Amino acid sequence: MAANVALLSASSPSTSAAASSFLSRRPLSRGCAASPRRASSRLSIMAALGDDPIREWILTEGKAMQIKGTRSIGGGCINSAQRYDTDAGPFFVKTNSRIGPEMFEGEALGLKAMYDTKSIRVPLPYKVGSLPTGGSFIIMEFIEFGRSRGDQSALGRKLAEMHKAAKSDKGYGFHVDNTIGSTPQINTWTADWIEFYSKHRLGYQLELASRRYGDSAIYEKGQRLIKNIRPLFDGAVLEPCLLHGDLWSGNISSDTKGDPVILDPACYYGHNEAEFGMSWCAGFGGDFYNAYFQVMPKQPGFEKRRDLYLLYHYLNHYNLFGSGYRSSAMSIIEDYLHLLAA
Ligand SMILES: Nc1ncnc2c1ncn2[C@@H]1O[C@H](COP(=O)(O)OP(=O)(O)OP(=O)(O)O)[C@@H](O)[C@H]1O
Repeated sequence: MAANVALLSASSPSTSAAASSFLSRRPLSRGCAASPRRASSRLSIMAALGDDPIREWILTEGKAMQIKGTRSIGGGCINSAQRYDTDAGPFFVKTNSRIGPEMFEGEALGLKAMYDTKSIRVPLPYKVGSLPTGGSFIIMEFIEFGRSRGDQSALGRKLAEMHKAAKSDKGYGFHVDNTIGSTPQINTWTADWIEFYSKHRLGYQLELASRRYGDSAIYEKGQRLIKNIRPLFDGAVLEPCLLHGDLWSGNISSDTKGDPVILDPACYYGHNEAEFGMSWCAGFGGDFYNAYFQVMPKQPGFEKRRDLYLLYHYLNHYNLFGSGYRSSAMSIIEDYLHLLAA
């Protein structure tokens, strides 16, 4: 791991103004009354650190005097993850050697938005930047995970509290586009939820399938569904709630106190029920839903819309991982076409 860090050579990080303004900064902890000799040795240390923007941030704004060690953390598919142990506590760092900082800026904005709701625990993002080699990094609060899978009813309640706490006055969308897996996720602000979900979620994935696989059958049936989905929302109260956006078991954990923690979001403001779109690999049970609906009451037609929200993620899996997911997506589309007589 130390070798990895040494590879981060050359320039200092360039974080966009948008992301910088959202990320909280720890105050500088020292450096006020240093002697000239200490100051010059510090300057040479800082010059060397300019080659390594992660260490530079940890040793300045991160308030650490010393990095005691680093080690890799497995689990993610897209990025490499490391734990940095320092005298100021551990930091969690993800790096991507190919993609620029936009992906992590989106993640940081999402984490910060969820953090600010003071509902469910999420790691506080500290810093996003570019690596001199052309990749990027994100530094955030390190969370020590507990052993249990966590309390399902606490997860349901706190997730609902987050949905209830964070509403948007700009409509449906987010401050930036982000990614779902590695697929771009378009978050252009849109006043109408059905239009947003049709165009930027289902429509986007259908076009991708058509371009990637030449799959005109799923594209055409999917477009037919889009033109006919409005009745599925009859009686539902739609309002833009802050969603994690990619809530499956790999992004759900609990801390050492047993409190639920959610990670690695693809946040946007959307209809709260869309949060359950990954429920086919989230393991939500009765306790989860009962606790959720006590805070965010179930709306008329919930069951009718459930598969519609799964469809976005099945289509995304089809586009990411290939034909194994096509039949799940296609059968949802065909069932709806039948139900809607479309
Ligand atoms: N703040 C954190 N503190 C401690 N460990 C973390 C933190 N965030 C994530 N992890 C752990 O690090 C590993 C990788 O994180 P993550 O899933 O975010 O990586 P990723 O490559 O971006 O994910 P994916 O491939 O699933 O999109 C996971 O095992 C996760 O549990």
